[in-house]
Amino acid sequence: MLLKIDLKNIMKKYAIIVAGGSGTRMGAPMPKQYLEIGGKPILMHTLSRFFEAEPKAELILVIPEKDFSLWKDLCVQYKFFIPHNLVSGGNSRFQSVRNGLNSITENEGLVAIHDGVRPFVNPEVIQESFEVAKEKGSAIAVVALKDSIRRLTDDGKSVYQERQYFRLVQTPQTFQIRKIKKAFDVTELHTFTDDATVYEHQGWQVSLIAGNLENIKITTPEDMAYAAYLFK
Ligand SMILES: Nc1ccn([C@@H]2O[C@H](COP(=O)(O)OP(=O)(O)OP(=O)(O)O)[C@@H](O)[C@H]2O)c(=O)n1
Ligand SMILES: C[C@](O)(CO)[C@H](O)COP(=O)(O)O
Repeated sequence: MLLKIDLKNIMKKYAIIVAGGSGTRMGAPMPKQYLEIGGKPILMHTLSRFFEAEPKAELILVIPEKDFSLWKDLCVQYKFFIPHNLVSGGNSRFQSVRNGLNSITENEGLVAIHDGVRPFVNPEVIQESFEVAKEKGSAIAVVALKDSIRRLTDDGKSVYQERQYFRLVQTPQTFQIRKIKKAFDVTELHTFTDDATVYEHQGWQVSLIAGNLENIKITTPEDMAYAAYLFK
């Protein structure tokens, strides 16, 4: 029997996990991505989620070059064997993502970009982000707001905003490789707060998908207590 495989439909998948930051707002003795919760460093949980969701995806971990040996020691200490490539971080999240993208030699395929400090991403969200990005070019995980919101005005007052028109933006943010590489080949702007804003700067519309509420970005000390609770 002849097995027909449609090579065009087998797209290579990558995930860039950015963890090049210093965790200033956490104020811990070491950058927050290496802190232990639920028995292992935060970054290992995040990499495990991607491995669970997409075992064939190539994982690229972006951390400061000075931390390479610390990370390798942690992998030995925690018996962490999920395969991944290490790439040096940059001075900003934008630059860390760009370093990750530059390490991918292919132009075809899909790449998910994810904050290393979001260890609670649902594997189903990761899978959907690849499916939607394949179809539409991009997939940005977002969640609706639960609270009312107000916009502060320059005269010290505030105005009501209709919350149904707003979404909180998470990662993964997943893209067709050719397009996101082109998008990152620009001078960094202060408006580039995530990867969606970089993509949009090309005049392209992003596609939104539903994220998961627990997929918090561990940022300040209170988040550690909540994260520890979620891991129980
Ligand atoms: N130069 C940088 C800065 C940030 N990040 C990553 O981008 C994600 C989101 O950034 P943030 O939560 O702001 O992390 P930090 O920059 O470490 O935190 P802080 O702003 O409090 O210093 C994190 O996984 C962080 O490691 C990165 O890869 N390279
Ligand atoms: C990319 C991001 O996590 C989407 O919410 C967020 O914009 C990162 O912000 P930070 O100021 O770099 O933490």
